[in-house]
Amino acid sequence: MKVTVVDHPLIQHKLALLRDERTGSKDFRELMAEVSMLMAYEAMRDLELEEITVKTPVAYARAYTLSGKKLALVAVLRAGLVMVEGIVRLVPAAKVGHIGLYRDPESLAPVEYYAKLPQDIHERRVFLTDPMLATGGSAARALQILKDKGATSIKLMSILAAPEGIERVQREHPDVEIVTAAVDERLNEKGYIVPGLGDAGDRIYGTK
Ligand SMILES: O=P(O)(O)OC[C@H]1O[C@H](OP(=O)(O)OP(=O)(O)O)[C@H](O)[C@@H]1O
Ligand SMILES: O=c1cc[nH]c(=O)[nH]1
Ligand SMILES: [Mg+2]
Repeated sequence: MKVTVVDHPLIQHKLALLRDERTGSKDFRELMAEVSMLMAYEAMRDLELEEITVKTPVAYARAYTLSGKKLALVAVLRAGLVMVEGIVRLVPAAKVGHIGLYRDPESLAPVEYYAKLPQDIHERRVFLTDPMLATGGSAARALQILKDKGATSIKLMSILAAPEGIERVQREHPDVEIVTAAVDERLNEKGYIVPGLGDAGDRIYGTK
């Protein structure tokens, strides 16, 4: 499945601010929510519409509203939560799920500590948010959790992606489209994206 890089100038500008180590938690959170909202504009381009008629103050107008499968936004905790907070403003009727994962600092393998998903997740179009696609271990595990609950239509939204993470998700979940704002160079020896933006969760919550 394809990788869509949403490199709109507004996104690139905000991404530069996100990468900058001088950007503090408050601005970082707001920027991450804004970039996610802008990325959603592209990730949701193929949502189905139905034609309706509405009466304006002047005349009847042909108009279009969302139809088809309902939506679910699923955040990979912690950092994916801020992405959902941005996107849900665009699609307030979407249900929201949470998957708690952290990367073991030694093995870099994901450790699962929480999962709460909408019961009808199998009937919904799912947008999974994980801002950093590094080794791809967390995203691949979250995608498997969603599929084990019956989800069949999933897009992964990551603000930054490393080639290694893209390769892993494409290998393990070839049906899942990846939507990202940039594909960076590589991972360093600690599994961080280079040049990246550092530890997204720590920068959002000020935990380091
Ligand atoms: O592709 P991977 O190699 O799995 O790395 C990506 C994951 O790492 C970060 O989470 P982290 O483990 O730091 O947890 P946190 O969000 O709670 O800080 C990030 O938010 C991703 O979920
Ligand atoms: O660069 C990285 C890699 C994993 N998780 C992060 O938050 N940042
Ligand atoms: Mg972290």
